[in-house]
This record gives sequence, structure tokens and C-alpha cells, in this order.
Amino acid sequence: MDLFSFEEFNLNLPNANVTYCAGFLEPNTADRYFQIFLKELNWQHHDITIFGKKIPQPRLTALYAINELPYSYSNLTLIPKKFTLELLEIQQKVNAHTGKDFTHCLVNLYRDGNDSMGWHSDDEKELGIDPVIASVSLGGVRSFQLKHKNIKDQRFKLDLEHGSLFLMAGSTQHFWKHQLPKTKKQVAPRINLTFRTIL
Ligand SMILES: O=C(O)CCC(=O)C(=O)O
Ligand SMILES: [Fe+2]
Repeated sequence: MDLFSFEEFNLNLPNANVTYCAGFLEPNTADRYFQIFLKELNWQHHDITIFGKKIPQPRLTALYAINELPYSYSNLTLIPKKFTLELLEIQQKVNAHTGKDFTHCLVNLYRDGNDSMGWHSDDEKELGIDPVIASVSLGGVRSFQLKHKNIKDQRFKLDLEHGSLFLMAGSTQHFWKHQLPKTKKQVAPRINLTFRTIL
């Protein structure tokens, strides 16, 4: 039996459904997953095209899924590998908590404070009308930011901690963008698992 408990809180952002639970994974379990993923996942360093110029993405990525459907974003098409045992364990726990059936997991590795992800919404059409994104964080704590697309002063930031679960659902991707900015602080490497459903 899992005696470890966690609390979920709703950020109460307008036009969004965003929740955060610290301690979704127990710290020792999160440590173990971090070490295994760092060593064993199929890390790729892709180029992306910005204003016609090819540049390396400022992070490493890997795509896993329960099926063979590709996922395309930022002019990249990624073919998934089959979920590993540990990814499947986490997917089951996330499914049980959310009542969803996630098919894909896009994994990001931020090696240090120079690695980042710029402002975007996860609104590719293969994610469906109101995408649900479940994001599990492992390793170094990084600041995550959200900004409303139409209301200028609606901005929010929070630290995504080791073992936490961050959920974006409902109309969040229609009305908000999010990013993981670079930081000058000394930060440990961070692995982020983003579970998605591709139709
Ligand atoms: O690293 C994070 O917490 C954000 C990742 C993200 O936004 C994405 O993969 O779409
Ligand atoms: Fe995202």
C-alpha cells in the first residue's frame, strides 16, 4: 500500500484548469527514476528551424508511447519508442490519478541553466480539442511560467519540484502560453516527463 500522500492545489487561473501536486512521487522513488532515465532513455539532440535558421534545441528529448503514432511539433516529427518499464509505472500512476489514458510521453532533459523551452502552447491538433498535459518533474527545481494570451497582467510562475505532478487541462492551451526559461542560478539537471494523448 502507498502510504505516501500528496496534496493537489488548483492555481485558479482564469480560462484555465491548472493544478500542482508536490510529492506525487515519493522522494526515493523519484531519485531512482531520475538515475534510470538519465542513463537509459533514448536522448536525442534535435535541430529546430527558427526564422529559416537551423539551431540545436536547448535541451535533449526522447519520445515514448504505447502505440506507434508519431508526434509533430516545431517542424519536427518524432517517432516514439515503446514505453520502458519505469515510464509505464509512472504512466499508470498518472492515469489512475487523472482518470485519463495517456498514450505518449515526451521527455525533456535540461542539462543545466542554459537549457530551456520557449513560450508555446501545446495545441497541436493531434492532441485533441482541450489537451490534457500531465507533467512529472525529476531532479533540479526549475521555475515554470505561464502567461495569458489576451490579458496582459495575467502571468504566473511556480517552481516545479522533484517528484511533483503539474496538470494543464480544459481551455488552458487555448488561452495560455508556458515556458521554462534559462536561469543563471546553479541548477542540477532536470528531467521532465510530459504525458499526452495523441488521437
Ligand atoms: O519542462 C517543462 O516543465 C515544460 C515542458 C513543456 O512545456 C513541454 O514539453 O511541452
Ligand atoms: Fe509545453
